[in-house]
Amino acid sequence: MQTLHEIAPLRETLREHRIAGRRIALVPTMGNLHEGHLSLVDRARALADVVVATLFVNPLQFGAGEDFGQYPRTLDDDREQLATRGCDVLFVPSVETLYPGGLESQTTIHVPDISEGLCGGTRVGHFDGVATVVSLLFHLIQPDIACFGEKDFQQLAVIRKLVADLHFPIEIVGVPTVRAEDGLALSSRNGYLTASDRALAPTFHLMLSRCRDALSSGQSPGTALADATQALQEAGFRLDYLELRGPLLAPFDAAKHREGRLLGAVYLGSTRLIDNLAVTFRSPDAGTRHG
Ligand SMILES: Nc1ncnc2c1ncn2[C@@H]1O[C@H](COP(=O)(O)OP(=O)(O)OP(=O)(O)O)[C@@H](O)[C@H]1O
Ligand SMILES: CC(C)(CO)[C@@H](O)C(=O)[O-]
Ligand code: BAL
Repeated sequence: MQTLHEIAPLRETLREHRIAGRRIALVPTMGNLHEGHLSLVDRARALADVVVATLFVNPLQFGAGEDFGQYPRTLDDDREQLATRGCDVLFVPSVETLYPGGLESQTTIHVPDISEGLCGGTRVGHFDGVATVVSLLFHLIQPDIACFGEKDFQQLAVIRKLVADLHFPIEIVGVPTVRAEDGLALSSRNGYLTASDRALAPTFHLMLSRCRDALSSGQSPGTALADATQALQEAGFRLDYLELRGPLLAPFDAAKHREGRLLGAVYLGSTRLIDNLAVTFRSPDAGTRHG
């Protein structure tokens, strides 16, 4: 695996792969890798000839008072895991390399509507930072495909719209959430949890699963979400949001939608956890015999 820190050698390497007609897959990350990230690398490996991973803790997507300084940086360990999983090129730029003019005057990308609400409601400006760095990486690397996790479901939706609106010729692949055995979605930020909060954390997924089951078996969204909110608060979580959305994160419409997405964010101490589940609704005439 080649590890590159600068743009010129990255461009040169990718040019050679492109001339040789190889299909390039990109896996952008902020590092501190776990099986969730590695499942993206596996998917990229299966879909392309060359896998490029990036490791960059992007200051533009962290708000004031968020954990940019504290975010775990574990390059040696990450390199080893990526090489073992068959990554070909690892790009690890510095902040100065990606944003040479400084953060204040950086040209940014805003993806309207889909960036609002949910995580974008709490982390104001977060998705502008994500859309900006992902656009930069798309321009630099020009991959044929790029893999993103469904754990960050709104991020995936923002990137799909970004790619459609800006006509990037890139196929976006969403990869299902990888979980610990107890159900907790793997996340670098799980490492911030105290032992007692880590023991409580899977209850978040459990409550979301119960709410999903209640919704699919016909309970009204109002009641199911209110019950889950109460259960989460009683268990000791501070709720950021819990919402049911329709396809492509549109406002849920019970008359129209047979599929939805249940999305939540909670705090345990100062650690913020996110998760989401697909919801399938029984059709109104399910159980009715026809013909
Ligand atoms: N459990 C997971 N399953 C599948 N994909 C994941 C999982 N966790 C992260 N990813 C994906 O990996 C990519 C890089 O994510 P990132 O580096 O932010 O990891 P993270 O563990 O989610 O960190 P954070 O705690 O900052 O959210 C994103 O596309 C993200 O959706
Ligand atoms: C997509 C991403 C690498 C952009 O910094 C980041 O938001 C992440 O790790 O999900
Ligand atoms: N996992 C998405 C990146 C972030 O939380 O900043």
